[in-house]
Amino acid sequence: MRTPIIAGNWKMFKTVPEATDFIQEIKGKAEVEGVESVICAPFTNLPALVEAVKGTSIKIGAQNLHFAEDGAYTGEISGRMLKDLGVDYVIIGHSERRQYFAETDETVNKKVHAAFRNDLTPIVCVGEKLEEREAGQTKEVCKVQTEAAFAGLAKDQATKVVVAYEPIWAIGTGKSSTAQDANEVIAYIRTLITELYDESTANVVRIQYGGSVKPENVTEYMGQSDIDGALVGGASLQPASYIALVEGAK
Ligand SMILES: O=C(CO)COP(=O)(O)O
Repeated sequence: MRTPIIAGNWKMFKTVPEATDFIQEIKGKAEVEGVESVICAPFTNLPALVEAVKGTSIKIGAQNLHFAEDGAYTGEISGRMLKDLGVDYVIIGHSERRQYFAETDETVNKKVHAAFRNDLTPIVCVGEKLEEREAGQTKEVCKVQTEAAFAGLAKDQATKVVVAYEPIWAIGTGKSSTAQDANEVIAYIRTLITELYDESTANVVRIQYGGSVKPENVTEYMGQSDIDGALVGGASLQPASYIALVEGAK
């Protein structure tokens, strides 16, 4: 019912030749029927990547956008600019942006609206810090972040949002959340969406897990009732590993 979605978040890695070589390697392989495959790359790679994936089922995403359409915002990139390039997805509110670039629940929400204004699909990241998990605050943190992200969205927009639950302590650490724990939080996020909208909306929203996902553990996550894919950093950087992730999501 929900199409699984594997998204590679390349973060600040790869030059243009490295990025286009990667696509040549995964073409026809990281294309599995019934699985959506998305590469979220640095801004500089996007025009070349959009060109490189033409004729394939692979989609391209950005890792951030500004919430205005244009304006005096030195160094920023707007949704209008991304749409013009042919980008389909955009990651919003990644914990690295919240931590290092002062992203707040309020700017996340503004960016989600900017994505929809420009017909881009937002991948909205939520997730708790280690100290919050240890203090038993995981669900509360996810509730605040999820409700803020969805604020003001109409039902038809809400159905298109992809949520990525990424516990911060599991990112790049090799310490992944167990599939059962991740599923419990993700099922909880789905109940929040039911409360905000209704069950039929919540049933179609795709919710990914992210945090040290690799080819060796992706199938276990995908086997859970509420996990609809993965947002993957490190293991998305090598073609063979990325192909294995997409195959593992079948
Ligand atoms: O931050 C992540 C994806 O957005 C997860 O990163 P890793 O897969 O490297 O842990």
